Amino acid sequence: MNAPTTPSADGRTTGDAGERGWFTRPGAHEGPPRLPEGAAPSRRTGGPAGRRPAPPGPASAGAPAAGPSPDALLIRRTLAEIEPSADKAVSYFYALLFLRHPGLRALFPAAMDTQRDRLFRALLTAARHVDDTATLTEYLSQLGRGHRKYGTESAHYPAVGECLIGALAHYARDSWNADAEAAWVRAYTAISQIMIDAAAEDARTSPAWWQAEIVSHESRTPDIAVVTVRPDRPYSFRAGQYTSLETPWWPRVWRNYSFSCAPRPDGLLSFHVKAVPAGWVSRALVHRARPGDVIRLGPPTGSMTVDHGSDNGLLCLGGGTGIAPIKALVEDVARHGRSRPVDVFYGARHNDDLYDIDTMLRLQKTHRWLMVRPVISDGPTLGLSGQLPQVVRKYGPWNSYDAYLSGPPGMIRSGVDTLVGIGMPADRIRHDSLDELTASAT
Ligand SMILES: NC(=O)C1=CN([C@@H]2O[C@H](COP(=O)(O)OP(=O)(O)OC[C@H]3O[C@@H](n4cnc5c(N)ncnc54)[C@H](O)[C@@H]3O)[C@@H](O)[C@H]2O)C=CC1
Repeated sequence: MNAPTTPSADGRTTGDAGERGWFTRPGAHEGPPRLPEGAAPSRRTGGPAGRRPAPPGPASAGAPAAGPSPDALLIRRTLAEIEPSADKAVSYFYALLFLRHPGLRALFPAAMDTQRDRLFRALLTAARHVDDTATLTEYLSQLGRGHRKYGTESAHYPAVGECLIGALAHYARDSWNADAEAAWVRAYTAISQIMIDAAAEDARTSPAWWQAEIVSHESRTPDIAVVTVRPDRPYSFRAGQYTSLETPWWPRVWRNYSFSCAPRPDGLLSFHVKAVPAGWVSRALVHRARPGDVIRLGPPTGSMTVDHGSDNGLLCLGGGTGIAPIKALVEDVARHGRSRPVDVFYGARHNDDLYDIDTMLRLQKTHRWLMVRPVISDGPTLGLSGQLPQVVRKYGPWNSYDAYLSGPPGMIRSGVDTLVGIGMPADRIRHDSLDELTASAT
């Protein structure tokens, strides 16, 4: 921990990082988490708003309105240089980490494919927002809380930082110098401290993970199952959020799933899982899991939640299993007891893929404020046909609605473009992080 200069990957010393030791601030808490993995917050398209005080380091040093800070410029230069060889830089980073700190290997899954990408994305996201205190803090706090389930400890952060610097120095040779290194050290120090603090604060009130017994497993199609679990301790979440879960068959491999129900009085939680090719977790959950099996849940996360202080209608686009959190939002509105229009466009490729249409139509029958429209994109149908965003454009007007988009990343992207194109303010469009959705596809 106290290494005022650290050898970089190629044997050079990495300059003057200060006498305090690398990537630690005096007074830093000892607390849980592990290494960055990537859990960008659900977001409004217009950009999330943070609520915590300014973090140390470059984020507070820069004045966003005045353009990028000197540290941000140096960091961006490094990122631009390593981008073409990002895969190699990440492999190199892990090789360094496991060589220098073999004890950390046990915290990672046996196969590192997705983990590699997620770490890199998380660091890029953090570095990209180095001048944006609010976004950085919100993003990293969530990341720090989410890392408790891996058994991460604050002592692991310096090791990660040292190897990150080693990999950057090796792959950004043209832009790497003492100034760039000092900028990265400041940024990483701020990044890790926010994560450590958030994890320590979270540990005061929440477990690092929950065990949950599968109490029902319902096959809806040959590759889609609705899995219902009972957590071992009270699990508090909001409709529209998601969590990460780990199965007993793939230890340390965590995947994100949205809750398909609003909080229930009996405490049960449900997920819609589609088995995708080469999807270890999804295939295990659909084809192998049975009642009585026990999985682990991480904390709830995401902000695709209903603002109950607003009278706006809800325009919901749910594509494929993306209908899961939309169903939760409908239940949430119903429980709140206030009538506000909810228009759901439920997209699928073929009629047979509308695996939850009966539930949605039942809800429509019960609630006069709810309109459910199935939309088929690739096959014959007696109802609406086409891509979800194009169909939604034909309805409306949507000027007194907030939009909620859930489904494949491509659908979310084109949905956002369409809605912004027809004049919906970006800050009224909500969806989960596209990075997380892409990383969690298996
Ligand atoms: N919170 C969220 O956003 C959630 C997202 N998902 C994601 O939803 C996806 C569901 O997969 P499947 O059921 O196989 O969906 P799918 O590939 O069968 O597509 C579902 C619907 O989305 C439309 N769509 C797909 N790509 C599109 C594009 N580029 N532009 C416009 N429309 C497009 C299809 O036409 C269809 O109507 C997965 O990627 C999963 O990760 C699932 C649950 C929650």
